[in-house]
Amino acid sequence: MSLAGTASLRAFLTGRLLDIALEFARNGSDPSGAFAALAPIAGLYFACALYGYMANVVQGILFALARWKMSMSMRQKLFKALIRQEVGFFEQNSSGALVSRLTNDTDQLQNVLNRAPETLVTNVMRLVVSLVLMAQQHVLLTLVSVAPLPLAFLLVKKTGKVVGRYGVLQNDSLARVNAVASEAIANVRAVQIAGAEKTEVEEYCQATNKYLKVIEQTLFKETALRFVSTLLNDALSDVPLLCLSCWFIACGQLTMGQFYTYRTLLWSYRRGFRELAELFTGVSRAQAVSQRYFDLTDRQPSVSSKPSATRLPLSHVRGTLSLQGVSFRYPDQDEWALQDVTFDVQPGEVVALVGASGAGKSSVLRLCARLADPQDGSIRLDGHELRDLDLQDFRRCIGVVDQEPALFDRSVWDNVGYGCTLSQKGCVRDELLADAVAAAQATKFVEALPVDEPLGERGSRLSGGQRQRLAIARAIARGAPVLLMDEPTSALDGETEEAVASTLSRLAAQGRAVLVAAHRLRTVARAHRIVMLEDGRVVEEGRREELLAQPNSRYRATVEPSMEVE
Ligand SMILES: Nc1ncnc2c1ncn2[C@@H]1O[C@H](COP(=O)(O)OP(=O)(O)OP(=O)(O)O)[C@@H](O)[C@H]1O
Repeated sequence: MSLAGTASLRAFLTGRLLDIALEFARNGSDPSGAFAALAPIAGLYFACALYGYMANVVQGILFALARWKMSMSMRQKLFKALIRQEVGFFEQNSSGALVSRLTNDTDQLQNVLNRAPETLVTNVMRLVVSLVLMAQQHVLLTLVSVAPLPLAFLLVKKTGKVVGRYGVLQNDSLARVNAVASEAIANVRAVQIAGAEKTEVEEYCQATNKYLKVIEQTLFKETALRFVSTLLNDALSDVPLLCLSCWFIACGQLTMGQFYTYRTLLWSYRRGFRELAELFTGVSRAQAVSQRYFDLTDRQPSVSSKPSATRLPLSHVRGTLSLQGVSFRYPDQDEWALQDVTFDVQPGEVVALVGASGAGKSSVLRLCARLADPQDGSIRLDGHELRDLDLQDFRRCIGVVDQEPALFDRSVWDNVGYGCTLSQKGCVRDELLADAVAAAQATKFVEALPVDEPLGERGSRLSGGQRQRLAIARAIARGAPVLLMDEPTSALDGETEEAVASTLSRLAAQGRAVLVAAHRLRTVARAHRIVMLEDGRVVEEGRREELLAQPNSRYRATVEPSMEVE
């Protein structure tokens, strides 16, 4: 505010200086007297200028800091909202597009929002002060200057709408560009093996060209509208203003000093209007873009804890997992992935889920880990409906090994201890992690790895079997009463598989409930019970010997012959 005030004051002082100088010239007075009259005004001008420069520097630093703080806080808020979303959300939104929202959208928002208060205050002040001082110099000239304002304002509004609409299109196109790049980079092996580099480059170029096209369209439309608005407000009113000013000077109604002051104020008024117009279009764009940002930050995950959720301390959990009439359909799918599934897993028991590919084994495990909720039926842990339990508490009760072992680009021990609930510190914790690694048959290769060296993105520096064993070690290290495993031994050799399967039996003997989806006979043969799924339904259940002994056993006829024995 003070910056805008001093700028207008400087225009006013310049006018005064000119008027005094011209008066001395006209009267032919002693120039040394002119110096005495001009000096105090020039001094005041100097003070204003000095203050203006200093205030500018301080304002620059403060707003730059605020901009970065705002940007980081918006990113943190969005990331916090994203990471809570249910797994299904990430299957419908590509990671590249989400990262684009996290970086690009927030940057755009903070750019506008950060400048908004400064631009608004400075320019409203500039506009008001300039108009008042202009009116003080000459009312009629001021009225002519502001005559095109209503029309110019309508054009600015229209520009805002257009820029807002195209802003969303631009960001969506950029999200697509990032999605294409991140998918190709994440699958670079498959791309190279398939020799599809050219296809991927074409896809990327197509996406970037589309983005460029949207930017071009925005630029053309925005510039055209801005041009008309500036033409109306500045250029068209300038000719009558100049003629009128000369006329008033000739009539003696306007001094040269007043004319100079008026022109400087007019320039300041126009600058104020222009910057407010730019701010308005920027805010319109931010408003449109922010819709996406707030859609994400406000989104409630479909899987979350109820406000009245039951707390479940780990020490109170036995680990009985039971499914009762569970039916589940993936979002946007017509077919049911699971129908009326009923079985349970008791503490001390290994239950093997078997069935053909696509039968629904992973879907059962997904529901048991509460990564999604079933549409029908109930899943209970120790008699508590999963939906009623505090989600964090429940997740502490389960150790999960996924079909694709999820490792991080961190050290091997950080990976094993990831999300670990071990309360012990130091040596005891290290010992427990080492035990888990040994139980997963991973000691030999883990000891050969450099202790602090990261394992590469998603553990890319390890073999498939090594990744799988680290994932098993992590699940064991959690010390959870329920273990959910999706083909945990699929990448292991026969001997290691046998050892891991016997580890699972030992863990069960210690009182854990183990539910394991398996295609391998060694793993299935060691299970206490087998649940066979076909097209999302449980078709057979029992001990392996019982199933094999049954006449017309679906298990004996279809599953066992197709099982891999290494
Ligand atoms: N994320 C998903 N979105 C939509 N449908 C899915 C999704 N995951 C699985 N399905 C569908 O659900 C059904 C059951 O799949 P599921 O992955 O549970 O089978 P599975 O028995 O684990 O198979 P596999 O042995 O090949 O891993 C399949 O028809 C599959 O196409």
